[in-house]
Amino acid sequence: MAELSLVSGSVGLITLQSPPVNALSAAVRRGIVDTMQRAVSDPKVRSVVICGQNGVFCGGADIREFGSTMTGPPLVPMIHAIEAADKPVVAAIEGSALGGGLELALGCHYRISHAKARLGLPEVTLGLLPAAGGSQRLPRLIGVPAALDLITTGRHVTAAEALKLGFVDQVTDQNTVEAAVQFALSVVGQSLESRRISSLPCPCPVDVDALFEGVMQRVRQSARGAIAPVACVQAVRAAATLPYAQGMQREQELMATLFTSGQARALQYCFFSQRAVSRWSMPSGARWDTCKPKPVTKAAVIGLGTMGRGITVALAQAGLSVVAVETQPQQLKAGQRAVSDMLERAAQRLGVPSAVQGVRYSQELQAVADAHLVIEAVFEDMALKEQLFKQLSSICKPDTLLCTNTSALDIDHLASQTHRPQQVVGMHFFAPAHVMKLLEVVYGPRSAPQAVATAMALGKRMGKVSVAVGNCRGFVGNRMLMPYVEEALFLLEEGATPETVDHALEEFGFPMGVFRMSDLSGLDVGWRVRKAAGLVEPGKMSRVRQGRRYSPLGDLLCEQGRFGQKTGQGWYLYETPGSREARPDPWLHSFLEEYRARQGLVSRRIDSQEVQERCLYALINEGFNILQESIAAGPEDIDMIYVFGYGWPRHRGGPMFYASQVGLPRVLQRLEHYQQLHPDVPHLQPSSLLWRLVSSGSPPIHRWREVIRKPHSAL
Ligand SMILES: CCCCCCCC/C=C\C=C\CC(=O)SCCNC(=O)CCNC(=O)[C@H](O)C(C)(C)COP(=O)(O)OP(=O)(O)OC[C@H]1O[C@@H](n2cnc3c(N)ncnc32)[C@H](O)[C@@H]1OP(=O)(O)O
Repeated sequence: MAELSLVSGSVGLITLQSPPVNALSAAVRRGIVDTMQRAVSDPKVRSVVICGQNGVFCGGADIREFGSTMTGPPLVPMIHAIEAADKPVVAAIEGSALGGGLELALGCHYRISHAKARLGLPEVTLGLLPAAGGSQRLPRLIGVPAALDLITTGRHVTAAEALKLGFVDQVTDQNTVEAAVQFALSVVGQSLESRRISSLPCPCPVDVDALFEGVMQRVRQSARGAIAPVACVQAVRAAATLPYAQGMQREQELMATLFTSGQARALQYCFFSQRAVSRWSMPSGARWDTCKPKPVTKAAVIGLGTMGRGITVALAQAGLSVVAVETQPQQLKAGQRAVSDMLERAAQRLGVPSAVQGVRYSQELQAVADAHLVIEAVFEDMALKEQLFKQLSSICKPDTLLCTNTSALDIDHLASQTHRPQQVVGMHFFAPAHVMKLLEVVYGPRSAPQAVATAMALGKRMGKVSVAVGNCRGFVGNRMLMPYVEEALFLLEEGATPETVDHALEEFGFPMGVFRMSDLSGLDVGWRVRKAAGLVEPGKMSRVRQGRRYSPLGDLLCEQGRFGQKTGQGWYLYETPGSREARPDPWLHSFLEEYRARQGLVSRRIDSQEVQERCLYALINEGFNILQESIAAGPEDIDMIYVFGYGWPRHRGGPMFYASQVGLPRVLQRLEHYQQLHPDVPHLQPSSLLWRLVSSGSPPIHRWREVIRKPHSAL
């Protein structure tokens, strides 16, 4: 898995060979140890170049090995042996040098990088730290502040930035291996003392304590309970304050804690799940690998409200030619200005040409006639959308894909308004659509697999994590959100305040609790949906609607014009309409007390555990129903929707992974407990899939699909 050849008469070329990213598996590590020993002892070899096959240097340690007992030579002594070699060793970096891959390069005496390569220490994103000496070598080479930035964020940098920071010696846009070989020939015989990074002192900032205290405070705040960023700071501190050998010892101790933590398991599950969801399947048996997407170069967006603007930007930035249609002249003008501004700003930030020229604007629906794909983003009103789909069906070419950005309306019903129901899918973006990574691609019973493949491919082109899901009310994300929000409202009725509920959810790791989130997105949004569902009875306080428990609290606030941040009042109070800082609202507290008194409800103290269990287990329970109904193909799909679209803390792996970590019997038992206390709440009734999983011995999450597919009679 690593090959040694002699090139240019005296350079030993070691090539890592482990597709697709030359990860440092046991076999690769064995290969490196073996080829290095041979190169060092071969008198014909005067210098060494290490490169990776197929244009990738190395994607780091083999993450798949982390779940099992590690075998093969360990990384740390392997890298020490490279650094200690008495012949110059040059890393030839193409494609990626990430994690252990960059640590390997830091053990080499020189680093030559291709201009297009990306380098970084992303271990923190996997719940780890750079524990093959990376946390000790990088600060010695580029200084503490820059190393802290790279190690605690895990961000990948370009070769140009790596050169500027000082951890790459030369950048080339020619053949990197040839450049590295020439370089290796030129440094033969030069002293290697100053090239062994571990022997260098760490440039220590003047007030080291103040620096690390400040950084630690910032990191803890943004980590939302994740432990790896904190350990990364501790490891870099060891580099700045201890001799190298002791720093390495600290690095290993910290890694040992992280390595076996549930957070590392969750983050590594997310890494693989993010890639797995692109391998979609439908209940019909259609799959990603048997279905080719249609090429899309011309797209149209209808409606230039907030969503339409973001979608237009995302499409234009992906290189498509876009026509944006808005029938209201004022809205068209405002939309055009907003889209152009967003495109210009992004181009400036990224240093790329602006995509402004790729967008045309029109007031006429006819302008979409030659598009390959149309996405409607008009007001969330079924009658309006029905009318639009009828028109699109006659305006567009027969093979044009017709997509809706609806967040909850019935895709199948919209498809039935057209002469081509097989060409209709949902493309549910999340606001702001050009920023948020998640895209739910929603298929109805009549959607053609090729339509799904095309929407999924387009999502990938826009840089989205696209998840294919079936059609149902709210699809996956919003459907699971309904019981979560309802439980939060019930908790208010029983004695909690918005502050106590939000605090418990933020403590869990959400960036915002349910009530702060509701204030941000606007209480009127849900009110409209509930009105359309016939649930709202103005002025009425009844707590049973359509045969089940209901809380009218949200409706009562909306009736008072309290729509959240935009009106300056919602579940919280804001300084002025539009301002963001939520303050507890004494009016709301007395309103809740009065409400409870009028309903005859006795207020009780509710702790964080109850808030978390009731909100999260209700949401998770709906996830099991979704799996049971094959609306989502597997738990990874649900988890990626929640991580990328709903702020679920990544270090907890997504709701279904979290349930598997808590233990399915425990989740079942707590749901049963709450259901006994609240028998009128259907979403606390444990899902039959949860029962089946528990009675099948609670298999690990990667084996749930076997139980899902098994007929009830086989259990
Ligand atoms: C008791 C304590 C003991 C502790 C002992 C441990 C000591 C360990 C010492 C050091 C540890 C170092 C830690 C690391 O190095 S962790 C790994 C850090 N590296 C990364 O995070 C990079 C991850 N990969 C990527 O970012 C991308 O894959 C990239 C390399 C940029 C290529 O991107 P792209 O071209 O878009 O391709 P894909 O992402 O789709 O990947 C293609 C398939 O390759 C799989 N893959 C990628 N990287 C790895 C890897 N490092 N290990 C295993 N597999 C990897 C990826 O999953 C794709 O396959 P699939 O689609 O089947 O999932």
